[in-house]
Amino acid sequence: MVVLSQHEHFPYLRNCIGTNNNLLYGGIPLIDLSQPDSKQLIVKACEDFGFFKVINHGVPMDFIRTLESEAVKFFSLPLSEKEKAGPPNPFGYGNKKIGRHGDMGWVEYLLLTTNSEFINSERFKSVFGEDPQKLRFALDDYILAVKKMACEILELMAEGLKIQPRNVLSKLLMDEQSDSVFRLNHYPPCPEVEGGNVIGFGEHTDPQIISVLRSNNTSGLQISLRDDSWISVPPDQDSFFINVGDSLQVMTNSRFQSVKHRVLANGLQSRVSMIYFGGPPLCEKIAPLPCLMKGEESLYKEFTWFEYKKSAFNSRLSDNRLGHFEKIAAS
Ligand SMILES: C=C1C[C@]23C[C@@]1(O)CC[C@H]2[C@@]12CC[C@H](O)[C@@](C)(C(=O)O1)[C@H]2[C@@H]3C(=O)O
Ligand SMILES: O=C(O)CCC(=O)C(=O)O
Ligand SMILES: [Fe+2]
Repeated sequence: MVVLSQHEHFPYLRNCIGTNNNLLYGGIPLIDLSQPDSKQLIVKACEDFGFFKVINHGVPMDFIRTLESEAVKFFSLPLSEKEKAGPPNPFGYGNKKIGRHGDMGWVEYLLLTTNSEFINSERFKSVFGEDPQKLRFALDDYILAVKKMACEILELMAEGLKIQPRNVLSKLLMDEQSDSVFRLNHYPPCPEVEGGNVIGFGEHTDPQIISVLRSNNTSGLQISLRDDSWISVPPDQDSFFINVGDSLQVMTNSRFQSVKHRVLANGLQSRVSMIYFGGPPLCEKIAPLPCLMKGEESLYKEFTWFEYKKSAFNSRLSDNRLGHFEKIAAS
């Protein structure tokens, strides 16, 4: 278990970038998807933070509440029941171990593919015994609605970047072969928080194109700013938080940068989060979009999402996964 030093306890008390109250919510860019200026603001937030909060997102509250209550029911089952859906290889139920290379966190989780192959599998059904359909339907409704919102954001992003066609990014998530992932995380209250911060989910960037995160009202999520300081993201159970993933960093030739983030355990409250990771088809070439290049050279070697994913899943959580694919090796 990783314990942080005392001075990192309350980073949200530090002054952080920007003073424009229209744009920042607790130091985080806030985008109202119903406003006409949202496309420019999305681009600015991706350039400055690789992260932003979204309101007026159009995802029905009913879908959110139902999935959260099904997730809470699942995580309340005895460990022996939950373990029937594990170990995660990579999909399934996991407890404390993250990935295959020794990362540990104060977290239990369900990791699923979004193409319903796992959701329909015998292993998944066996866990939910009496009423497996309820969680299945809740997942289907939620994932479909969140994917639609992610696509809308990617289309606004394309408009803000003035690139055509407007679905140049969203079509990768819409593709039937899209390799997207869904994750439910549960961070139980951690008795050891007293002596220092305990890591719930260690620092990392998400490898995919875009991640759409929503949590209950328990704090814990932090993002790293460009100056390497950490700020706490004030939780908001009715909003979504968007992360730029490594693949979008490459597609914009580093104009956008994937955001480093982590979760600290809470001493008193449970945190439940649900994250949709929008990824491209496995065979997709991940490269800077030619329309964004304006004569620039690509900063990256050529690779497919399959190659990147393979390398990513062989790495430790905090590794710089893109370093290996940069033309000029990172120092
Ligand atoms: C340590 C690891 C867990 C992870 C695969 C990896 O080897 C490195 C990337 C990790 C990550 C972070 C974002 C998502 O939560 C995730 C599902 C992903 O696609 O990459 C996890 C992977 C995981 O938990 O298996
Ligand atoms: O649980 C959270 O709030 C974030 C978890 C996360 O970053 C991840 O699962 O990749
Ligand atoms: Fe993440």
